[in-house]
Amino acid sequence: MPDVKVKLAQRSYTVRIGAGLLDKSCQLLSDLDLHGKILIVSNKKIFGLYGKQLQANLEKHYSTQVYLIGDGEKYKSFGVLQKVLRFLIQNKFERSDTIAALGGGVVGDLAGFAAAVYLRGINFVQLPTTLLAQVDSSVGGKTAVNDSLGKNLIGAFYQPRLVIADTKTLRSLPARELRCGLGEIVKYGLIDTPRLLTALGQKADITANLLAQCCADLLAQCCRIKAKIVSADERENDRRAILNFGHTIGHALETISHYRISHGEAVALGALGAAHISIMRGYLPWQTLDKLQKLFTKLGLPTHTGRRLDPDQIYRVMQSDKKVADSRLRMVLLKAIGKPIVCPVEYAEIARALAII
Ligand SMILES: NC(=O)c1ccc[n+]([C@@H]2O[C@H](COP(=O)([O-])OP(=O)(O)OC[C@H]3O[C@@H](n4cnc5c(N)ncnc54)[C@H](O)[C@@H]3O)[C@@H](O)[C@H]2O)c1
Ligand SMILES: O=C(O)C(=O)C[C@@H](O)[C@H](O)[C@H](O)COP(=O)(O)O
Ligand SMILES: [Zn+2]
Repeated sequence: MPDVKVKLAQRSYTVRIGAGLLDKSCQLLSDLDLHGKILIVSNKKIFGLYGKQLQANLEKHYSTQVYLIGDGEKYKSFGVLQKVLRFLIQNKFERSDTIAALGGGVVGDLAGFAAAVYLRGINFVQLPTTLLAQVDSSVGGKTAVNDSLGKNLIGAFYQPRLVIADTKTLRSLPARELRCGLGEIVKYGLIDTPRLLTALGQKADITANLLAQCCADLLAQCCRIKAKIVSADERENDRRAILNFGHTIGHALETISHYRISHGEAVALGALGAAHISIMRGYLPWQTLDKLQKLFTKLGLPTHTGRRLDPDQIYRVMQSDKKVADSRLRMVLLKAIGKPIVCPVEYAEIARALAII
């Protein structure tokens, strides 16, 4: 089983990846010496698929309760966070108890933030069930909720004690959600490991292939890249910002579309925008854009939003990006494929980039 270690001194933890791991959850948590109650946070759909299985396994050793949030990005909100926190208070959860997030990035980000602030921090375990969550959001400790003014504006760095990625859960994932995960995998290829792009490009049908064979190894490769970057710069003082490639434009697209453009799709579109700026600066050859567009089309990822984007509106939303420093907007660009840099960008560059997506 390809485990990945996130090295953060006393807060180090393991990402366990493999088929059927939900049925080993109880043992994995006991191995960490976790005692007390567990609150499983999920949504109705995911809990309907995997909740009873997880609960039955955990109940061998733990007492569990369940809190279900609505399905979708709009439920990653302050209002829902407050309801989860009230549930914890009313049910007398204590400091040594645990929150277990069963779901995609929405559930994981919100439940993780609840774990970070409830009693100033209780144990947190991630059980990611989307490709995107298994390769990205469950690892690294970014937790947050959205505001109508922008994505992830309220949150905390709070690491899980353990990540349990059961690859079997991906079998029920809709094709669109699988593709969203591919958006973040392409990101890893562009910022760190170009051979991932070659691998993705070579597979005839990546989604079928992913589920059939290469799954655990591919997931582990992505988690290793993320773990390496997070271990070097947990709180994004510097290097970690490269994980935000494609997100500066991407988050703005999610916000202005009221999340009709999903996170993985927005990251893909934002990656094209950032690649365009890199090309205009002479960092990358012109052919890169065409190559990327072809790869995205092959993977079923969008290359256009299908609407005319208003640069003023998007630029305004981008001003609340967390990489803004000294009131200057910064983006992750590519000096070459696999060589990201973080640098200030001008309005005119963004306007030109938006015209191609
Ligand atoms: N914290 C981080 O580092 C980080 C990284 C990347 C993304 N994110 C956040 O993650 C969120 C996106 O996550 P996501 O793409 O997982 O979306 P999501 O959590 O909304 O899940 C996508 C859809 O798949 C469904 N689903 C989940 N698991 C399923 C399964 N096994 N079978 C069938 N359906 C299933 C969900 O109910 C939902 O409808 C965004 O809010 C984004 O900001 C956070
Ligand atoms: O872990 C990180 O660091 C990332 O940037 C990973 C991103 O894929 C993720 O979407 C993250 O939530 C974006 O963070 P934000 O700081 O821009 O809100
Ligand atoms: Zn992301």
